Amino acid sequence: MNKDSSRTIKLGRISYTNAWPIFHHFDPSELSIPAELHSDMPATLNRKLRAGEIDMAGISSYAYGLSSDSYYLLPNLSVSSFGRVQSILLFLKSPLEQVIHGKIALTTTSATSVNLLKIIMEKFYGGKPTYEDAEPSLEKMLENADAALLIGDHAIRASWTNHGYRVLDLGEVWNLWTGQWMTYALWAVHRETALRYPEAVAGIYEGLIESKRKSSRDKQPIITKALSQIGGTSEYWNHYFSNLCHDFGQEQLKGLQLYFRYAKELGLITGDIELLELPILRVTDNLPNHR
Ligand SMILES: C=C(O[C@@H]1C=C(C(=O)O)C=C[C@H]1O)C(=O)O
Repeated sequence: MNKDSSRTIKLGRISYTNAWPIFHHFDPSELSIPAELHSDMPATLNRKLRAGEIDMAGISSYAYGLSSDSYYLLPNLSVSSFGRVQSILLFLKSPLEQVIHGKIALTTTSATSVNLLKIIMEKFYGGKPTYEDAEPSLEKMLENADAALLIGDHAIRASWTNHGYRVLDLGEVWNLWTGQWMTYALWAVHRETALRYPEAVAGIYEGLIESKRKSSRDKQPIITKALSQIGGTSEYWNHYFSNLCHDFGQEQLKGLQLYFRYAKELGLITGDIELLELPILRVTDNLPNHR
């Protein structure tokens, strides 16, 4: 190990429930290396990772695409869905025909879904709405917009209110139009951190994979936590966590590549996007083997 191998590694944790399976059983104090968790909304983690304020994080897949030459991908970790996701929702105050040429309020917490919405509106529906960023509060957003995009727990809580609006699930719309998976989040590490502190990064990665494995074997702990912190019913959370996929294999990659292709065609992202995996790990069946 090199001599400053004890530097604390800062790991960004997506605070929405959709990422809980990857973090719930992850306890940095159990690692042999110093690591600390920084919980935030995806858009904040995107920015902090980009700025080097944290070393590794779950971030928006769109943000990964923007900076892919600075990051390595932590293999087989994502937040993805094949169809309905239940927490990436467009609430329509006006009819869809009006929304596609109207004004849409966009949550400031997202990057992937904001651009997914633009692909859906402009490429699939042939519209050209105007967009404005807004804090994630449904009623405020709809005061002067035709529709509002919410993600994560903000979307879930809003979907439970008696709002009366028509709702589009963007995971479902994407899947209907493309037949593909959609990947909303990926796990990234700064290349510099990975090359300088390979053992620390590998230790954290193993911890995340182990948490994912435990959560998929038994969903009850995260369901219980969601019930007490957010509300809802066991059935709701069981369905929610069963619908989400936290792996990242060939099928999810194919869907994400199509998303990046459409984003490029619309000028939402430029340059080559390379999803280069963490080099010190050879992942077979999810198990990291140190070379
Ligand atoms: C499934 C979701 O995925 C999230 C959506 C993100 C985005 O839109 O940028 C980022 C991280 C994901 O955890 C959700 O928020 O509901």
